[in-house]
Amino acid sequence: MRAPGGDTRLAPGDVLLSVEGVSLSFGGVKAITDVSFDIRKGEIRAIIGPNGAGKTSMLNVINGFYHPQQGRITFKGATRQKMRPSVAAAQGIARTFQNVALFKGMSTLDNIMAGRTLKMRSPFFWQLFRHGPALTEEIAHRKVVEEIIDFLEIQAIRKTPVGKLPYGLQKRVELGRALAMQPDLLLLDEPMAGMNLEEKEDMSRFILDVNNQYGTTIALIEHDMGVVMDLSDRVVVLEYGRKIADGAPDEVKRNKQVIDAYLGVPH
Ligand SMILES: Nc1ncnc2c1ncn2[C@@H]1O[C@H](COP(=O)(O)OP(=O)(O)OP(=O)(O)O)[C@@H](O)[C@H]1O
Repeated sequence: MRAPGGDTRLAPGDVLLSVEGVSLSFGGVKAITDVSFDIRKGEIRAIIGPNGAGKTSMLNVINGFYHPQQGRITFKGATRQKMRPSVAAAQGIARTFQNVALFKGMSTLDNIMAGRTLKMRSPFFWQLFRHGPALTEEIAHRKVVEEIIDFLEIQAIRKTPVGKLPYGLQKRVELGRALAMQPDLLLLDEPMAGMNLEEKEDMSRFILDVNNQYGTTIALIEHDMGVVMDLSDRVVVLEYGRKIADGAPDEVKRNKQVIDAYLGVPH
């Protein structure tokens, strides 16, 4: 399968993104306190922790949705404290959401095509009339989208409005839309939430395939420990907004602070 236009300057294992000393508060609520970790090119990195630990806030900092009061983010060698989500997306960071965020009345195909918008270069005027350069461009984008539809095995639902699909398939379409951006870093916020066992197995397989076949670096938040341990290369653990552990799944699983955090042992 065709590589998704990744950054060729970095080799697998190089630091793709680093989070340094990030702190984020909402009024008096400290969501993240002085957290540092990195994500290496080609890996599957899990971010775990009990409810309210700051995981979603961290994804929102990484994709520019929240601006931390302290700390900085370095992505592909460029450092920033603040960045708009649209700029983060244009630089190669795509994400999915805890609750599916698709255009429910639009078909699978159109939703995934919407993920290509960022890559469209011809003037809006031409796009409107699907004419001239916009037509040539649309054909090229369509090819990428069709490849993704084949890859995710959703040919049968390509014309179906996504609001009519079962939840597991909606999550798969959302993954497809993020892949259509051909990201260097894919952020998945609880990709298995609300799924039954079979749907979880399917989604796990697709996440592994995206990582193996496209070589896409993935950071995911997930509550299902079995899934986390099976899928991820490294795991960072947050509790009350602080990092309490970081390492290989086996290491993290045996960490006393992590066990206590999950059992709710007070500090
Ligand atoms: N927009 C916001 N305004 C105010 N407080 C917020 C906001 N977003 C998050 N918080 C608070 O920040 C803390 C961390 O929340 P966050 O959603 O990042 O945790 P989480 O680890 O993703 O939790 P969960 O597993 O329940 O999704 C919580 O105390 C939460 O109430």
